[in-house]
Amino acid sequence: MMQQIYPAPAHSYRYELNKDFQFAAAHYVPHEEAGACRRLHGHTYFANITVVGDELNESGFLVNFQDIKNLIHKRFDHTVLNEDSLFDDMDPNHFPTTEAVARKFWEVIQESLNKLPNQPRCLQVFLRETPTSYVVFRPRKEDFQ
Ligand SMILES: Nc1nc2c(c(=O)[nH]1)N=C([C@H](O)[C@H](O)COP(=O)(O)OP(=O)(O)OP(=O)(O)O)CN2
Ligand SMILES: [Zn+2]
Repeated sequence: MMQQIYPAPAHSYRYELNKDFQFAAAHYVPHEEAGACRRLHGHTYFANITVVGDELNESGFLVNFQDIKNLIHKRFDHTVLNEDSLFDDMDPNHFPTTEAVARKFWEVIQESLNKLPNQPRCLQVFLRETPTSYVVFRPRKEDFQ
């Protein structure tokens, strides 16, 4: 797995957890500006997820590292992203661009974290699509419920 230094979100929570994982997926970007990316092609995506909080759960975890990975990896590994119900080929805000994929991942993760009594928060999704291209998604305050 690629090791690298990530941008760090500013916060004052006691704990910050980071989970790295990778998955393989195919996609296409259904717009003429996407050039060759209009055609179906694949990537090994590399993700780094940052979760923060002040309280640990009964296991002594902020959240289980594996739970963070599973939320994304089980759903998207070896899939065509465009076929997932999260995406919509008719709406640019929901095309599986790196930007939108990173935002959708945040939504999936935070929705799950909202169910936990210790209320962890996902502050950053770093998503690398190619060796030379990545996106960092950071939610605004109003994105949290
Ligand atoms: N802002 C965005 N631009 C592009 C996206 C995107 O998601 N957001 N996606 C693509 C393509 O899907 C492509 O897979 C990645 O593009 P690119 O960085 O051009 O890939 P290369 O490996 O060919 O980059 P080089 O640096 O030229 O090797 C396009 N743009
Ligand atoms: Zn691509």
